[in-house]
Amino acid sequence: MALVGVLALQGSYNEHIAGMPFSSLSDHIYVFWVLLLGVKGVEIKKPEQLENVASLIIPGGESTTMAKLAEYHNLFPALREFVKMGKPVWGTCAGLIFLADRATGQKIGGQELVGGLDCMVHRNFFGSQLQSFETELSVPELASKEGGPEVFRGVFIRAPAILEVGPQVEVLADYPVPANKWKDSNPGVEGHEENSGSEKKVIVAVRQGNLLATAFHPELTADTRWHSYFLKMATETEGASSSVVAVGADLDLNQPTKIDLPVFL
Ligand SMILES: NC(=O)CC[C@H](N)C(=O)O
Repeated sequence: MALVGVLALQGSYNEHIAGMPFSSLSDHIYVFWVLLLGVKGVEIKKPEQLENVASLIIPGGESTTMAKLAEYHNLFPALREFVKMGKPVWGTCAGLIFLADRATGQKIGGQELVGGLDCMVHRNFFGSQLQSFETELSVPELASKEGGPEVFRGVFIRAPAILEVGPQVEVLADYPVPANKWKDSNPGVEGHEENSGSEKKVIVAVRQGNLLATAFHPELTADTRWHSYFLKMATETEGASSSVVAVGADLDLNQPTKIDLPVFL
């Protein structure tokens, strides 16, 4: 059975594990998902646990804290190796920051990054918790692969945004922001695309080979298309059908999943 690791140091990893079975809290649907796609989510807390999974989700949370915990558990070398081996990794929000090659807006002293994704991310582009918001994003590529509507409900919580990407990076969703907001947070940075004098676009979802990154939180919605898009990346990759047994904290199907953030259905 293919195992999807979810980095479980801090943040919304429970929601991602729940996201495997349609973000549903209902265990029987989870069992259905496991039977249908042969996928299981397992928590990753130690470097050696990465050896047992075919792909990895790095969830949202607070990237500075997550980086400190990852450093404490000596996870960075193993995470970098995982990315380099071409195994699929999906970073959401703080996870996106982890995957970026370059970051701005970091706390004093900065933070260690896993890297691999050729982009510059602004850690708190949209502001504080109070500036969190939801919006409909245009997602033509996702809809063409996964079906469904051409829009996706983006839940942005203290969200980062991608300001610049390298040539290998495919933009899957972007979001217009007023040019004055852009200028305030990014003096000297040109930006992705200018569509009028008063608006610029920031990038909020990308793919670069085995890496997927979203600035918003698909695990907090009932729309599972990003999860199934990622699972397809995972099953396309050789070794995804590995039948190794997971170590460490495993998902107990008889336990209700602990959700500490609201799930928007
Ligand atoms: N929801 C999130 O993951 C927020 C990420 C946050 N901006 C950070 O720096 O880590």
